[in-house]
Amino acid sequence: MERGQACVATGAEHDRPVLEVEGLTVELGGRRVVDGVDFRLGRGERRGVIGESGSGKSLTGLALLGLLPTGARAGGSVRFDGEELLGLPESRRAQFRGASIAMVFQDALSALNPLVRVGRQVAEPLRRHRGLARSEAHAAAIEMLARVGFSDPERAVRCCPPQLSGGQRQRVALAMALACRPAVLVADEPTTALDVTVQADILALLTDIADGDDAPALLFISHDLAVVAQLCSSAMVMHNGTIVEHAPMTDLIRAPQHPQTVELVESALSLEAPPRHHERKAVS
Ligand SMILES: Nc1ncnc2c1ncn2[C@@H]1O[C@H](COP(=O)(O)OP(=O)(O)OP(=O)(O)O)[C@@H](O)[C@H]1O
Repeated sequence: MERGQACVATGAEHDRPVLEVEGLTVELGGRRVVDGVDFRLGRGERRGVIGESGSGKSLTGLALLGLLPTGARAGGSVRFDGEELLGLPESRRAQFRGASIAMVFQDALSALNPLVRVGRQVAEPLRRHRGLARSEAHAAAIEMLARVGFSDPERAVRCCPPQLSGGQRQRVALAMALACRPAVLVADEPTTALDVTVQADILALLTDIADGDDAPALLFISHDLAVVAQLCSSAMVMHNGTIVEHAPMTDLIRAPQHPQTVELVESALSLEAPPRHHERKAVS
């Protein structure tokens, strides 16, 4: 079910999708856990992917980057700028990862090497994909760390990930993901593991990045409709490995069509609503 795409895709740039996904499937342990996902993502577009736990959101994101767990098999088609990615040899696929499509995860620590200094990790994609010399990549890493909010990036480059807080590590992961200016950023629950105030900071940073010049198209995976609504102009709802609804954010919230969307909206609204009078505890 897809509504109001014209409202979401404005401007000529969006006429040429940067990412085209058709009939994407993922099979794992004899089960089809992603079952025929179709969507197109325009340049600079901000799209949410929401759905209950186990609906196939993460595996969809991982399939786009060729990062599926061992034993999983992807089928269908994923085209980046018109080039088919599924079935490419790993060496060619790796050229897209980080350079054209990047990803950040819920647990930033898992994406970072705990024993390698932050500066080297942020510089690594620039050296590999852009061929920058060590000193140039180091300078660019400092710039990226400033861009993601480190007030003292010269100090940050010398730290190893365990010396940083959870929010700082997520900023480093974002700096790494954005270092090569990818055209698509897949963010899989990037704020879920963080404290509420840090979540808000990272969301504000993502909004700032998405508002910037040359912003990557954003595929923002979350189980939290309220978070998606802050950042995205449209969202796709996943259920049992398929997209059951895709619409502009305002339509999804005002007039959800699929029972799964109705449930997500109702649960988001019930969390927002202030307690009713009779539910308030008496204070003596
Ligand atoms: N490594 C794995 N091995 C076996 N099954 C897996 C693996 N990863 C995911 N699955 C299964 O595939 C299905 C889809 O998982 P996926 O992680 O994509 O869901 P999700 O919507 O991202 O959920 P969550 O919000 O909990 O991360 C689920 O049934 C899950 O149990």
